[in-house]
Amino acid sequence: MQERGMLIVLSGPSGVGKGTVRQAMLAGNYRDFKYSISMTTRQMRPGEQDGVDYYFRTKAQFEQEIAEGGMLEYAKYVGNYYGTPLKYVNKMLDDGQDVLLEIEVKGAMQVREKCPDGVFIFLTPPDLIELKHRLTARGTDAPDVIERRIAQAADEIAMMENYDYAVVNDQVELAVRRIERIIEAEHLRVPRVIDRYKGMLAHTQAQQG
Ligand SMILES: Nc1nc2c(ncn2[C@@H]2O[C@H](COP(=O)(O)OP(=O)(O)O)[C@@H](O)[C@H]2O)c(=O)[nH]1
Ligand SMILES: Nc1ncnc2c1ncn2[C@@H]1O[C@H](COP(=O)(O)OP(=O)(O)O)[C@@H](O)[C@H]1O
Repeated sequence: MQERGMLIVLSGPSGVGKGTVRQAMLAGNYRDFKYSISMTTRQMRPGEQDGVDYYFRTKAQFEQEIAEGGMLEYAKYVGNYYGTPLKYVNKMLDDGQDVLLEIEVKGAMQVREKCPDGVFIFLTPPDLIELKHRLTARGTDAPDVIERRIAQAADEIAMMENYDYAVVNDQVELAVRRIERIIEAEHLRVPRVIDRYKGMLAHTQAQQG
């Protein structure tokens, strides 16, 4: 029996460095997970690709997906829909792969309800001034959008108490190492290990008739 993969949810305010940390993980030693590409109605930024960064969809298309039950979770963030297509996540977990979701806090709480055995990690900035600096330096958002994202950040940070782990992204390599340690430790949690043994035991008993 294939052991089910682990769902890893990474949240944190816009500009904290979620994408940067994920890419550093995928480029480094620890790449033993699948990244779930989200669906969104927001405009594509220069350099982004449909099907790589996001599935870029119209509002009508997104609402159709919701109506058809195709989303694991979804939320509105600064005027746009964002959500996780259910099919890919389920398939990867069934195949025994860990799956990383990079999603905002409202969506993460929906996932917590549906998948309580997921691992919920909140990435924090060293402080809000540094967060604004990162959002500005990234140069992808208009000043008014940056203001709305910063305003949202305080509310998001207040939601940290609903997560299992808080990781500060002071330096990318350090944040990566902290997250990798969390994932490794989570794999050794007794309930998960017991599930693995139960599978083995059932297999042995079946063989012995
Ligand atoms: N609930 C939910 N949030 C998402 C999803 N994908 C991305 N987000 C979040 O939506 C917010 C805005 O994303 P985006 O416009 O790409 O900005 P960026 O993350 O700062 O580059 C961020 O907090 C993302 O983590 C998703 O599938 N579901
Ligand atoms: N630890 C860090 N120190 C300094 N700058 C960082 C750090 N992590 C990310 N950045 C920068 O901050 C900006 C936002 O990072 P990004 O990964 O796009 O954030 P998010 O995906 O959370 O919105 C980018 O320009 C990125 O290069």
